[in-house]
Amino acid sequence: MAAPGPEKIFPVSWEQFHRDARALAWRLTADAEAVGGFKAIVSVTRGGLVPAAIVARELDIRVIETVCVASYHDYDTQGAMTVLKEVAASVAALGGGQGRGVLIVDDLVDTGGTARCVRAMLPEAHFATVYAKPQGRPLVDTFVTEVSQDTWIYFPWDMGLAFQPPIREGAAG
Ligand SMILES: O=P(O)(O)OC[C@H]1O[C@H](OP(=O)(O)OP(=O)(O)O)[C@H](O)[C@@H]1O
Ligand SMILES: Nc1nc2[nH]cnc2c(=O)[nH]1
Ligand SMILES: [Mg+2]
Repeated sequence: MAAPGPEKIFPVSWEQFHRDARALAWRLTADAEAVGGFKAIVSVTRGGLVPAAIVARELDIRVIETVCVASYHDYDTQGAMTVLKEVAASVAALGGGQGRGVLIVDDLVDTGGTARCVRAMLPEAHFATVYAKPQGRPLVDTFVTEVSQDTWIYFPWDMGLAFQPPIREGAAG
């Protein structure tokens, strides 16, 4: 569960997200070689779709599957974990049915609830996220940037351009 009303925010632009997702792909190159190239990506929807596209392009992975999990029903309040769609049988059967050679991609790990749920489906898969918070970090094999547990990450697809009042006006209020 993410703490309601986290103290800090970490807004991420499209450029920064692209850079960080590419950095994730760089970090995954040795792991990819170790398994003779990842056979498939399983993207954890919806947040994992964007980094999965970037990593797939960089590592030349052509088989992209989704696992659809929902738990944050009220944007920052976590509820029960619901699996809306499982991994397709053809991908679940790869690597002896345990996920070896499969790369699972999500945008972030927070409490680790989502990662724990997806890992149970493919225990030997490699789990990668762009961002990680301390509580979920032990569940991830590779990530790029750690933020504190009381930080809420705002992704570029959740934001838009908006007027910013001058700093001095805010300070006067
Ligand atoms: O480690 P946890 O505490 O489980 O949180 C991490 C998950 O939360 C977010 O997904 P969310 O359930 O909000 O759905 P979305 O990807 O569709 O936005 C994020 O994309 C991760 O999948
Ligand atoms: N956008 C976003 N979704 C989350 N789900 C769990 N933690 C987070 C977070 O920090 N940001
Ligand atoms: Mg998600």
